[in-house]
Amino acid sequence: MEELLDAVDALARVERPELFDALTVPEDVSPLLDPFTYMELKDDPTKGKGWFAKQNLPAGTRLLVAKPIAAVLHWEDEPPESNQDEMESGDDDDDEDDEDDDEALFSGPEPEPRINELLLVDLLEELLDNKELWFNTLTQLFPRTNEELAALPAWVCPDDAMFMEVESLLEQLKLVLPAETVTEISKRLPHIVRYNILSMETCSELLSYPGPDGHSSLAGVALYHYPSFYNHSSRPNVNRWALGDLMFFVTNQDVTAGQELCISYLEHDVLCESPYRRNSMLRMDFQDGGEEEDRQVDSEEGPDMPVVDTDVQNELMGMNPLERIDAIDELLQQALGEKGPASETMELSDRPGWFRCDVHNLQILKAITLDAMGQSGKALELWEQAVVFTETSLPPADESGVMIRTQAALSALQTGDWHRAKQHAEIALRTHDLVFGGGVSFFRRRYRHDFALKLRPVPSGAAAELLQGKAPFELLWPLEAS
Ligand SMILES: C[S@@+](CC[C@H](N)C(=O)[O-])C[C@H]1O[C@@H](n2cnc3c(N)ncnc32)[C@H](O)[C@@H]1O
Repeated sequence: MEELLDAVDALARVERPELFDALTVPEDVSPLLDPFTYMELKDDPTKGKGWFAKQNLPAGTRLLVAKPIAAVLHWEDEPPESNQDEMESGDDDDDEDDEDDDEALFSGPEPEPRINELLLVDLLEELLDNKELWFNTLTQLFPRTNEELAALPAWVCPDDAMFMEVESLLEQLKLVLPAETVTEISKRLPHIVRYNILSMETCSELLSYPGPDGHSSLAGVALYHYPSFYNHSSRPNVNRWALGDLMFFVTNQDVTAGQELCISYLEHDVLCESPYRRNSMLRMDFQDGGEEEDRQVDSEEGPDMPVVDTDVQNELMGMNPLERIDAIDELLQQALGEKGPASETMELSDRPGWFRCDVHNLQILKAITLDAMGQSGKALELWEQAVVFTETSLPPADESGVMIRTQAALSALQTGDWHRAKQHAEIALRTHDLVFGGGVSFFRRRYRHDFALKLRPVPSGAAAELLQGKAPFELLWPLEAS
């Protein structure tokens, strides 16, 4: 494990690696795990193949650790120059025309994503060197039959240059594979990519991301072999996380023998949204009704994607703290139906409008800002609201919940409330250990960039007395606790 951590620490400092290979964990330190240890593949009449538990499995069982067949990082698919200009010019127009700004939040220019096609090109290039990859692996993935293929919408390549590249690679493949196999590859591979790729965020639960582009330089999409057989559930019993290019799959609750093991294809923070919204974000070949959905929502007012995305978050974080608090409060008022900050705790579940995770993410940004301004008491209230959101609306043991509990512990310590700080710290460590393993030393290593962020002023008063010169994380997560 130590060697793996050393390898991953080195990877996490790579800034905009020229190739995904730079994020590849070496085989000799990869704790790969045979998927058939705890799981078996079975057919379901409506879902196709899926993973099922062979035996009773306690929460925290590591089911599978896999390396991708191919992967592409988001920064490799940069928006065209024209979109970049529009996004940047948005910074200059201050508060001239608020209505236009609001409109821009909902209907900003969306560059056509090409990331699936970049992955497709990688796979075709790989097939030129290793044609067995098709017969041994790719051909096992959905869609396998002509009937399955015929039921899917046709693949449309988002730009001509990429289409030409795909065509040229297919022509080259004809030199090493029979023509009918290449025809089959040309028909199936774009769909195999489209319906099996997983988003990949290395260390997504952390606040700190190295590199000038932060998170986006370390996030992307990848195609895996055995992980491709996990079906989707809006109440998943399996959580997944990545270290470099390694993807880990872990049960987030006790599972009984014979039960299906499902992940969520959506980010966990949107799972509490209505089936209508979930389906419009999923854009898959099946409907995610949710097992116990009692509300049928056919259409909704408001956006169909979260508003507080990375661009909005980056824009807010670029403001000075006072300006940022005002901007966040204004957005919170809009998100909460223009009822103002007093209604922040209102029941949101039946409210059309912004996403619940928009409110959650704004509260996190506000908590970070208040902490930086030395107002840790107010920040703690918001961290604790965020804890309630993650623990009532997200799947169990969600990784973002660990980050929030960690920050709640640090804010509580800053206020001098040892009891609350220790309570949050213990839950953060326990949850981390369940999903990631490795005890307090792994927890401290994974969070050490976060601990180094200096999010709060130097402690004074009761906090300084508690700390007696120690670093907050030393007091809250001492090494002997493992
Ligand atoms: C990544 S594959 C999962 C494995 C797949 N069932 C198979 O047979 O290989 C994704 C595809 O599985 C099916 N699928 C996944 N989750 C489903 C669900 N909850 N309900 C119905 N079909 C589902 C859909 O056809 C989807 O495009």
